[in-house]
Amino acid sequence: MGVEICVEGLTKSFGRQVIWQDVSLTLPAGEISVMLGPSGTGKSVFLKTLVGLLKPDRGSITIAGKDVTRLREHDLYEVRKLFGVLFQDGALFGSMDLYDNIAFPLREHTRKSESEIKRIVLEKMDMVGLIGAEEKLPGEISGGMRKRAGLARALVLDPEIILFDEPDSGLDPVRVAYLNQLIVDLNAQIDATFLIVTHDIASARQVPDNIGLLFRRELVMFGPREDLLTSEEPVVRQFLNGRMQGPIGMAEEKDAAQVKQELAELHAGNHRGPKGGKGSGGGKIPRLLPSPGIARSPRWEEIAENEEKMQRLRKLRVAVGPDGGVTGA
Ligand SMILES: Nc1ncnc2c1ncn2[C@@H]1O[C@H](COP(=O)(O)OP(=O)(O)OP(=O)(O)O)[C@@H](O)[C@H]1O
Repeated sequence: MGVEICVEGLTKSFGRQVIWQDVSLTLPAGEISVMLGPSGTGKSVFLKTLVGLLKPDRGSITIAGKDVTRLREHDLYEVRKLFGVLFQDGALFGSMDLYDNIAFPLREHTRKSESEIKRIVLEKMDMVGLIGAEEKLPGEISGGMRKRAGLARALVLDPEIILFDEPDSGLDPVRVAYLNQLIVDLNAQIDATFLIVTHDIASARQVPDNIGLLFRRELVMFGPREDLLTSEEPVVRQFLNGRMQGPIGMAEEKDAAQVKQELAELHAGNHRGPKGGKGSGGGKIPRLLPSPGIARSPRWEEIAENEEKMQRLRKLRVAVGPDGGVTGA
């Protein structure tokens, strides 16, 4: 079972540039959380701060009873062992084949025998669907395979927490769908705490238990997926609907009067944005469940039961129709 991460009052700046301030949230143990936010809002900085690669100005990050922000290098090293990180490009060594790339953390951080290493590497390669690609070099495989190899490498030390830095970047929608399914399947199997930084709204709608949104140096919201997907908060609605109208602009900042006018237009149904109109219906998006055949923890059993109930309700609503009249059938 993964561990909880409790962040309180976290602030980070570089020189005079405040990246975000007073961020407080709890990533529940074993759950999947997604952090959204426009480019440059400091999502990657947030991940690096969690693993202790960057020091915040203020605040605390409590993991397994220890405040990461106050640890000395040796203790930090111990806490980092709890983490697996999937970097954007997989961060593989170009000159090593996939087997050696994935074995690297085991050879570097443990005293396991080569036969034990082989067992673990092949097990993780199997989990991410890469069996048979052991001898491939990173340059010889697709972006999606590189991500999966990076994921296998993040798994070899059996982490309690996995951080995903834009796992979908550079992948086509079909590969993103496969990767999302893999993330859900892995969570069902290993029950670690997952934090995914992404821009991909479709993934954010289907995959996590919780969603957070960083904007203008603040954590605008963090909470259960349904709460964010049905939120009326203008920044959250704009981001989740991929609209131009709203507080988020090209250069992030918009004139308050313009935002007010755009939101008024939107409420009046006069929407010019690229996706969707009034009301996203986001709360009704079904949640991605583990693939058939993947053993489900009690947590996932409960999620699946709730999803089935929701689906029955949705079908009922479609059959009855919005005005109460029975349709179809
Ligand atoms: N080591 C650093 N020194 C100084 N500034 C930095 C450093 N790392 C990041 N920044 C700045 O912090 C800000 C946030 O960067 P970050 O990469 O975390 O954003 P992001 O939300 O992950 O963006 P994207 O979605 O485009 O990847 C940027 O302005 C960046 O230039």
